[in-house]
Amino acid sequence: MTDSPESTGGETAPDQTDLLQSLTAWQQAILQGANFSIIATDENGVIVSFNPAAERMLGYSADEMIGKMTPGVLHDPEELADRARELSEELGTVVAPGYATFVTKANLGIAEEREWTYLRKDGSRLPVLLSVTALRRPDHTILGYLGIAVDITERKRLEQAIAAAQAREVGQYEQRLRLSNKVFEYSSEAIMVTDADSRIINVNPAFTGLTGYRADEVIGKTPSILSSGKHDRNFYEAMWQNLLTDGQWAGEVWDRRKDGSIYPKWTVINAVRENGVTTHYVALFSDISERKEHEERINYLARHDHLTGLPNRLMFHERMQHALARAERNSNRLALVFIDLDRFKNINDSLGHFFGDQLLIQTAQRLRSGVRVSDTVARLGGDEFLVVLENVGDQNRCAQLLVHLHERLEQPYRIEEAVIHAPPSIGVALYPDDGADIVTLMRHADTAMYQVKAKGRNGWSFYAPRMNDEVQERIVLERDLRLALARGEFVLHYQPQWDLTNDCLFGWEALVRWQHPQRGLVPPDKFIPIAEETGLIVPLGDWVLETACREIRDWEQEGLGSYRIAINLSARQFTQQALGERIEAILAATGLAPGRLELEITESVLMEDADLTAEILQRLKQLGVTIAIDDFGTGYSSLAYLKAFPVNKLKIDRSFVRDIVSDPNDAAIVSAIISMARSMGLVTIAEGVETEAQRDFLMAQGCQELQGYLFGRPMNASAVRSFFGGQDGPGGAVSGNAKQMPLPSATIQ
Ligand SMILES: Nc1nc2c(ncn2[C@@H]2O[C@H](COP(=O)(O)O[C@H]3[C@@H](O)[C@H](n4cnc5c(=O)[nH]c(N)nc54)O[C@@H]3COP(=O)(O)O)[C@@H](O)[C@H]2O)c(=O)[nH]1
Repeated sequence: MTDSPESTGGETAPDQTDLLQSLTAWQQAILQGANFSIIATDENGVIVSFNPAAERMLGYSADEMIGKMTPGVLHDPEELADRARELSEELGTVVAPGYATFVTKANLGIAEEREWTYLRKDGSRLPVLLSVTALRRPDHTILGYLGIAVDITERKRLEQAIAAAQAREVGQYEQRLRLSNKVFEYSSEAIMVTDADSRIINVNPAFTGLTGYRADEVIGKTPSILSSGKHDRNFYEAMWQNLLTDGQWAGEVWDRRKDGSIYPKWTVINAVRENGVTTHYVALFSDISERKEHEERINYLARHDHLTGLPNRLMFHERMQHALARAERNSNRLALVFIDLDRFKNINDSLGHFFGDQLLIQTAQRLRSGVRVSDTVARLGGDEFLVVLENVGDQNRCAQLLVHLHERLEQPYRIEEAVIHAPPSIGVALYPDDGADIVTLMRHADTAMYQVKAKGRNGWSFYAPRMNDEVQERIVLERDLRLALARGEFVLHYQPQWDLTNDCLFGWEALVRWQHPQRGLVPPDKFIPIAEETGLIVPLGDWVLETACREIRDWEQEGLGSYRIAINLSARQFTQQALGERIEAILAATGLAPGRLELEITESVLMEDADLTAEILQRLKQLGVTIAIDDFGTGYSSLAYLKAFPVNKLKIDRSFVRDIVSDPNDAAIVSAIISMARSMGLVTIAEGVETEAQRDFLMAQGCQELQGYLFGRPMNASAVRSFFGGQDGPGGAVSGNAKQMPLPSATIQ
């Protein structure tokens, strides 16, 4: 620092005195007010001035510092030594660590501002930016030095923070890089990197695992080395179009491995762009063969019936839609064929699901091999099949196809050792004749199929519009029938049975009727077939058995006489394994002696499931229940069957009785039945006897029992009671003894 004017002494002109005073005042102001440290030394480095900012920054007072050598007090000797070495190298001359280190450059007139570390009084370090200026006399000799230092603590802190952040970022970047390399190396997905010209520049080990190509075999080549040839030019053009516009493409690609095998892969390609320019492409891909197999399997299962392998409802709809579109386009006719197997439920219930399944499988095979490959055969579920016959020509040609299809399905099935009959009911609707859409055609084919069933099953029929009403009627009846039992709408009527040998009333046949709330009394012919088809016959049959046994028992207890009750059992009831037990339980519950119960079954029951039927009949025989074969003569009339089963009675069908006196054929049939039964030790009963002539003929042939309007029409239980009681009450007209019942002249009307 320069000395003050007072200390310099000497004479000064008045105007110069003012100037000097003014300068001194400025200097003082600067020294006092500066926010940076100003330390002035003499030419030897002894501090001569130490401004307030220096005091604040360094913790020393001016009094403490003035007179001291600066480096010794304020500087770190190590820093001085380092700087001296640097300066020596820079200037090519030895600079001693000490005061010279600060002033050498100033002495040379080089202005320099550099960082130093001041040592504070409390020992802490203060980074500063220090510039040292030499103060010279007019003759240029050195008067002293002025050191101006700015506190750069904050700047250093910021610099350090920035450096630390940069270091952190670099660290993170390096870490990411290491991680990326690891991902590349260990990824299970194959990765292929190409340059902007699609030359492969790197691939990972998973790539080698998947394609069979080592890195050195593909680097420098284009990805076309992998191509399978399965995709056309358009495919790759679309891929590139996407890559160029969106910078990305994802999709399924079929490629070829080094060993030549072809496989599907899922591929994602990303363009790597820097400043909008594509520098690389990165493709990731994985083998999706397994996934595709799963997808195909799921797709197959969703569209096929698992038992028969035929298309299911979903696939049928798809195929039908296409078939209809083709038929429309080509203006030709299409047949939708609806097939239902008669007796499938019976077979399934009685023989078990294995047989049911085998039956469906064989039906599917017959259908498949009975139509053209281009036709569709589908299974809707249960025993319902659909066939779509395309381009069937006219109705006659179509009819031929259906006859052929029906014949195939009508043949008995051989399952294990069993021979099973499950003929089909087939309904057909034609496009465009019967409808133009799937729903209408399905409905009409279904209607036609129902019509076949209503007409006795096992056949086929085209749809005719009027069928709809009949089918609708049947649907309504079926709905009502399901509710009838719970609503107590069934009643039993009883028809007398006459013993010719003893000339007396010996029993009654129970005949069910349905007291419909709107339709009135519905005869069994109208609802028994529906009840059989729907399975309702089982609970209904139980109800008939229980009611008839109880009523006949009640009559006995009321003193009206002890009669046998004949009850009809349908074939469907015989498919129940526990039928014997149930009848036994009903007899026990109602208290009716088993010998008073007669069950009427048709021949078809014996034919259907011989083993099960024999087992049930044997059990019933042991109980003491008797068995009559109903409608005899209308079916197989097989002697072999009659011998094999514990049958007691043959009931001659009324169709033979009707013209027995006028038609020699009927007369011959009836006498043959009677004599055959006699030779086998079986009783015969003739039904539908309406005239005395019929009665006399039958009596003359040796028929033992009769039933028919001649002896009485079916009547309800209260009519039976009034019949017994007559005007005189119970025991009056018949008085519990059938022998006393009046002969035909007293026929019950
Ligand atoms: N599974 C069951 N089937 C039953 C039951 N109840 C009746 N049915 C069967 O329904 C068919 C029709 O029976 P239905 O209308 O009652 O007719 C019976 C008689 O009314 C009729 N019959 C009797 N005598 C005469 C006559 O002189 N002339 C004439 N035209 N008809 C007459 O015959 C029917 C008796 O038939 P069947 O059983 O063969 O002896 C019928 O097949 C019944 O079996 C039932 O509860 N369960």
